[in-house]
Amino acid sequence: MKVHYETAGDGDVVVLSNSIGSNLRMWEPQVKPLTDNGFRVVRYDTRGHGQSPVPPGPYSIADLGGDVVELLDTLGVEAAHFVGLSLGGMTGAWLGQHAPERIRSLALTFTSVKPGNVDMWTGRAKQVRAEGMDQIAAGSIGRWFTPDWIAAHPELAEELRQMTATTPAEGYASCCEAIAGLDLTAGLAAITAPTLVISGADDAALPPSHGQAIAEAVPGARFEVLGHAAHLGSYEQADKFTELVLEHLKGTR
Ligand SMILES: O=C(O)CC1=CCC(=O)O1
Repeated sequence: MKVHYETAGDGDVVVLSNSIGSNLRMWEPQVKPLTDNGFRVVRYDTRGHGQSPVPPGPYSIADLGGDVVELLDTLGVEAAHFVGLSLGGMTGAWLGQHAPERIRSLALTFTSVKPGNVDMWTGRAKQVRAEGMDQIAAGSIGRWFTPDWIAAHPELAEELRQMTATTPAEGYASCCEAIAGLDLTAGLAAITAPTLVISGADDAALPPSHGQAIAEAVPGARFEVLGHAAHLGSYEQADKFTELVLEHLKGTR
Protein backbone atom coordinates (compact mmCIF):
# COMPACT_ATOMS: atom_id res chain seq x y z
CA MET A 1 0.00 0.00 0.00
CA LYS A 2 1.30 3.46 -0.86
CA VAL A 3 1.50 5.51 2.32
CA HIS A 4 1.63 9.30 2.60
CA TYR A 5 5.14 10.64 3.23
CA GLU A 6 7.25 13.79 3.35
CA THR A 7 10.96 14.18 2.74
CA ALA A 8 13.46 16.79 3.88
CA GLY A 9 17.19 17.25 3.41
CA ASP A 10 19.85 15.33 1.52
CA GLY A 11 22.09 12.44 2.40
CA ASP A 12 21.62 8.93 3.74
CA VAL A 13 17.94 8.17 4.19
CA VAL A 14 16.40 7.93 7.68
CA VAL A 15 12.80 6.68 7.79
CA LEU A 16 10.74 7.84 10.79
CA SER A 17 7.74 5.72 11.83
CA ASN A 18 4.99 7.02 14.14
CA SER A 19 3.19 5.60 17.19
CA ILE A 20 -0.44 4.53 17.19
CA GLY A 21 -2.76 7.54 17.32
CA SER A 22 -0.23 10.01 15.92
CA ASN A 23 1.09 10.82 12.45
CA LEU A 24 4.27 12.03 10.78
CA ARG A 25 3.95 15.41 12.56
CA MET A 26 5.06 13.72 15.79
CA TRP A 27 8.63 13.88 14.40
CA GLU A 28 8.67 17.69 14.20
CA PRO A 29 11.47 18.06 16.85
CA GLN A 30 13.76 15.64 14.98
CA VAL A 31 13.56 16.91 11.37
CA LYS A 32 15.89 19.92 11.56
CA PRO A 33 18.62 18.28 13.68
CA LEU A 34 18.67 15.27 11.34
CA THR A 35 18.75 17.30 8.11
CA ASP A 36 21.35 19.69 9.60
CA ASN A 37 23.55 16.65 10.19
CA GLY A 38 23.40 15.49 6.59
CA PHE A 39 20.54 13.01 6.60
CA ARG A 40 17.55 12.82 4.25
CA VAL A 41 14.49 12.44 6.46
CA VAL A 42 11.58 10.40 5.14
CA ARG A 43 8.67 10.48 7.56
CA TYR A 44 5.43 8.73 6.71
CA ASP A 45 1.95 8.16 8.11
CA THR A 46 1.44 4.54 9.13
CA ARG A 47 -1.56 3.14 7.23
CA GLY A 48 -4.85 4.10 8.88
CA HIS A 49 -3.23 7.28 10.25
CA GLY A 50 -2.74 10.90 9.07
CA GLN A 51 -3.14 11.19 5.31
CA SER A 52 -2.39 7.55 4.47
CA PRO A 53 -5.10 5.26 3.12
CA VAL A 54 -7.41 3.57 5.63
CA PRO A 55 -8.20 0.11 4.29
CA PRO A 56 -10.62 -1.95 6.40
CA GLY A 57 -8.79 -3.92 9.12
CA PRO A 58 -7.54 -5.82 10.89
CA TYR A 59 -3.94 -4.98 9.91
CA SER A 60 -0.92 -7.14 10.73
CA ILE A 61 2.62 -6.04 11.53
CA ALA A 62 3.61 -7.60 8.17
CA ASP A 63 1.17 -5.19 6.45
CA LEU A 64 2.83 -2.23 8.21
CA GLY A 65 6.36 -3.47 7.47
CA GLY A 66 5.42 -4.24 3.85
CA ASP A 67 4.28 -0.62 3.44
CA VAL A 68 7.78 0.56 4.39
CA VAL A 69 9.38 -1.77 1.85
CA GLU A 70 7.00 -0.39 -0.79
CA LEU A 71 7.87 3.16 0.29
CA LEU A 72 11.59 2.45 -0.14
CA ASP A 73 10.85 0.97 -3.58
CA THR A 74 8.84 4.06 -4.54
CA LEU A 75 11.72 6.30 -3.50
CA GLY A 76 14.33 4.10 -5.21
CA VAL A 77 16.13 3.64 -1.89
CA GLU A 78 17.95 0.33 -1.56
CA ALA A 79 18.48 0.50 2.22
CA ALA A 80 17.66 3.08 4.90
CA HIS A 81 18.17 3.81 8.56
CA PHE A 82 14.90 3.27 10.45
CA VAL A 83 13.70 5.02 13.61
CA GLY A 84 10.35 3.90 15.03
CA LEU A 85 8.53 4.83 18.22
CA SER A 86 6.08 2.44 19.89
CA LEU A 87 4.04 0.92 17.02
CA GLY A 88 6.76 2.33 14.72
CA GLY A 89 9.37 0.41 16.71
CA MET A 90 7.35 -2.79 16.33
CA THR A 91 7.32 -2.17 12.57
CA GLY A 92 11.11 -1.68 12.73
CA ALA A 93 11.60 -4.95 14.61
CA TRP A 94 9.60 -6.72 11.89
CA LEU A 95 11.70 -5.08 9.15
CA GLY A 96 14.95 -6.03 10.87
CA GLN A 97 13.80 -9.65 10.83
CA HIS A 98 12.01 -9.86 7.47
CA ALA A 99 13.69 -7.27 5.22
CA PRO A 100 17.24 -7.03 6.64
CA GLU A 101 18.73 -6.06 3.28
CA ARG A 102 16.61 -2.86 3.29
CA ILE A 103 17.64 -1.73 6.81
CA ARG A 104 21.01 -0.06 7.52
CA SER A 105 20.34 0.53 11.20
CA LEU A 106 17.45 0.40 13.66
CA ALA A 107 16.40 2.68 16.50
CA LEU A 108 13.57 0.90 18.34
CA THR A 109 12.19 3.41 20.81
CA PHE A 110 9.52 3.34 23.53
CA THR A 111 8.46 0.02 22.15
CA SER A 112 8.06 -3.71 22.66
CA VAL A 113 8.08 -6.87 20.59
CA LYS A 114 5.57 -8.52 22.93
CA PRO A 115 3.29 -5.80 24.28
CA GLY A 116 0.80 -8.16 25.95
CA ASN A 117 -2.53 -6.82 27.24
CA VAL A 118 -4.33 -8.56 24.39
CA ASP A 119 -7.80 -7.92 25.84
CA MET A 120 -7.00 -4.23 26.34
CA TRP A 121 -5.93 -3.83 22.68
CA THR A 122 -8.89 -5.73 21.24
CA GLY A 123 -11.18 -3.84 23.64
CA ARG A 124 -9.77 -0.51 22.43
CA ALA A 125 -10.36 -1.56 18.80
CA LYS A 126 -13.98 -2.37 19.62
CA GLN A 127 -14.43 0.84 21.59
CA VAL A 128 -13.19 3.22 18.88
CA ARG A 129 -15.17 1.45 16.15
CA ALA A 130 -18.30 1.91 18.31
CA GLU A 131 -17.68 5.36 19.83
CA GLY A 132 -15.04 7.13 17.76
CA MET A 133 -11.74 8.60 18.92
CA ASP A 134 -12.64 11.23 21.55
CA GLN A 135 -12.22 9.12 24.68
CA ILE A 136 -9.02 7.46 23.48
CA ALA A 137 -7.59 10.87 22.57
CA ALA A 138 -8.38 12.26 26.03
CA GLY A 139 -6.57 9.32 27.63
CA SER A 140 -3.60 9.24 25.30
CA ILE A 141 -2.04 12.48 26.55
CA GLY A 142 -1.83 11.06 30.07
CA ARG A 143 -0.04 7.98 28.74
CA TRP A 144 2.25 9.91 26.39
CA PHE A 145 3.54 12.56 28.82
CA THR A 146 4.32 13.05 32.48
CA PRO A 147 1.93 15.36 34.40
CA ASP A 148 4.72 17.96 34.78
CA TRP A 149 5.25 18.14 31.03
CA ILE A 150 1.52 18.50 30.33
CA ALA A 151 1.25 21.32 32.91
CA ALA A 152 4.21 23.12 31.35
CA HIS A 153 3.10 22.65 27.71
CA PRO A 154 -0.73 22.88 27.66
CA GLU A 155 -0.98 24.12 24.06
CA LEU A 156 1.33 21.47 22.66
CA ALA A 157 -0.48 18.80 24.68
CA GLU A 158 -3.79 19.97 23.17
CA GLU A 159 -2.29 19.91 19.66
CA LEU A 160 -1.12 16.32 20.19
CA ARG A 161 -4.47 15.32 21.69
CA GLN A 162 -6.10 16.59 18.50
CA MET A 163 -3.67 14.51 16.45
CA THR A 164 -5.16 11.42 18.09
CA ALA A 165 -8.74 12.72 18.01
CA THR A 166 -8.52 13.21 14.22
CA THR A 167 -6.98 9.77 13.56
CA PRO A 168 -9.48 7.64 11.61
CA ALA A 169 -11.21 5.23 14.03
CA GLU A 170 -10.93 2.30 11.60
CA GLY A 171 -7.20 2.95 11.15
CA TYR A 172 -6.58 3.20 14.89
CA ALA A 173 -8.67 0.08 15.61
CA SER A 174 -6.93 -1.93 12.90
CA CYS A 175 -3.50 -0.98 14.29
CA CYS A 176 -4.68 -2.02 17.80
CA GLU A 177 -5.34 -5.40 16.20
CA ALA A 178 -1.79 -5.48 14.78
CA ILE A 179 -0.45 -4.89 18.32
CA ALA A 180 -2.80 -7.37 20.07
CA GLY A 181 -1.08 -10.72 20.40
CA LEU A 182 2.10 -9.49 18.68
CA ASP A 183 5.21 -11.48 19.53
CA LEU A 184 8.38 -10.86 17.52
CA THR A 185 10.68 -12.24 20.22
CA ALA A 186 11.79 -15.35 18.36
CA GLY A 187 13.37 -13.42 15.48
CA LEU A 188 15.33 -10.86 17.53
CA ALA A 189 18.54 -12.91 17.66
CA ALA A 190 18.66 -12.91 13.85
CA ILE A 191 18.62 -9.10 13.53
CA THR A 192 21.88 -7.96 11.95
CA ALA A 193 21.28 -4.20 11.74
CA PRO A 194 23.12 -2.10 14.34
CA THR A 195 20.37 -1.45 16.89
CA LEU A 196 19.71 1.23 19.47
CA VAL A 197 16.87 0.67 21.93
CA ILE A 198 15.48 3.60 23.94
CA SER A 199 12.88 3.38 26.72
CA GLY A 200 11.34 5.97 29.04
CA ALA A 201 11.76 5.72 32.80
CA ASP A 202 8.15 6.97 33.25
CA ASP A 203 6.57 5.00 30.40
CA ALA A 204 3.69 3.08 32.01
CA ALA A 205 2.39 1.92 28.60
CA LEU A 206 5.58 0.09 27.62
CA PRO A 207 8.00 0.23 30.58
CA PRO A 208 11.78 -0.14 30.21
CA SER A 209 11.60 -3.91 30.83
CA HIS A 210 10.19 -4.20 27.27
CA GLY A 211 13.13 -2.30 25.77
CA GLN A 212 15.61 -4.21 27.89
CA ALA A 213 14.24 -7.53 26.61
CA ILE A 214 14.79 -6.37 23.02
CA ALA A 215 18.31 -5.09 23.71
CA GLU A 216 19.29 -8.32 25.46
CA ALA A 217 18.16 -10.41 22.49
CA VAL A 218 19.43 -8.36 19.52
CA PRO A 219 23.16 -9.02 19.02
CA GLY A 220 25.24 -5.98 19.98
CA ALA A 221 22.25 -3.72 20.70
CA ARG A 222 22.70 -0.60 22.86
CA PHE A 223 20.05 0.17 25.49
CA GLU A 224 19.32 3.59 26.95
CA VAL A 225 16.62 4.73 29.38
CA LEU A 226 15.62 8.39 29.31
CA GLY A 227 14.64 9.97 32.64
CA HIS A 228 11.55 12.19 32.90
CA ALA A 229 10.04 10.60 29.81
CA ALA A 230 6.69 8.84 29.53
CA HIS A 231 5.64 7.22 26.24
CA LEU A 232 6.30 9.98 23.67
CA GLY A 233 9.87 10.60 24.79
CA SER A 234 10.84 11.90 21.36
CA TYR A 235 8.83 14.98 22.36
CA GLU A 236 9.20 15.11 26.11
CA GLN A 237 12.99 14.62 25.99
CA ALA A 238 13.45 15.72 22.38
CA ASP A 239 17.06 16.94 22.70
CA LYS A 240 18.35 13.83 24.51
CA PHE A 241 16.35 11.53 22.23
CA THR A 242 17.68 13.19 19.07
CA GLU A 243 21.24 13.24 20.41
CA LEU A 244 21.13 9.47 21.03
CA VAL A 245 19.63 8.79 17.61
CA LEU A 246 22.16 11.01 15.85
CA GLU A 247 25.06 9.38 17.66
CA HIS A 248 23.73 5.99 16.58
CA LEU A 249 23.18 7.06 12.97
CA LYS A 250 26.62 8.62 12.67
CA GLY A 251 28.20 5.48 14.12
CA THR A 252 26.55 3.35 11.43
CA ARG A 253 27.13 5.61 8.41
O1 LIG B 1 -1.01 5.27 23.20
C1 LIG B 1 -0.75 4.25 23.85
O2 LIG B 1 -1.63 3.59 24.39
C2 LIG B 1 0.65 3.76 23.99
C3 LIG B 1 1.08 2.87 22.91
C4 LIG B 1 1.37 1.58 22.97
C5 LIG B 1 1.77 1.11 21.67
C6 LIG B 1 1.74 2.36 20.90
O3 LIG B 1 2.04 2.56 19.70
O4 LIG B 1 1.30 3.37 21.69
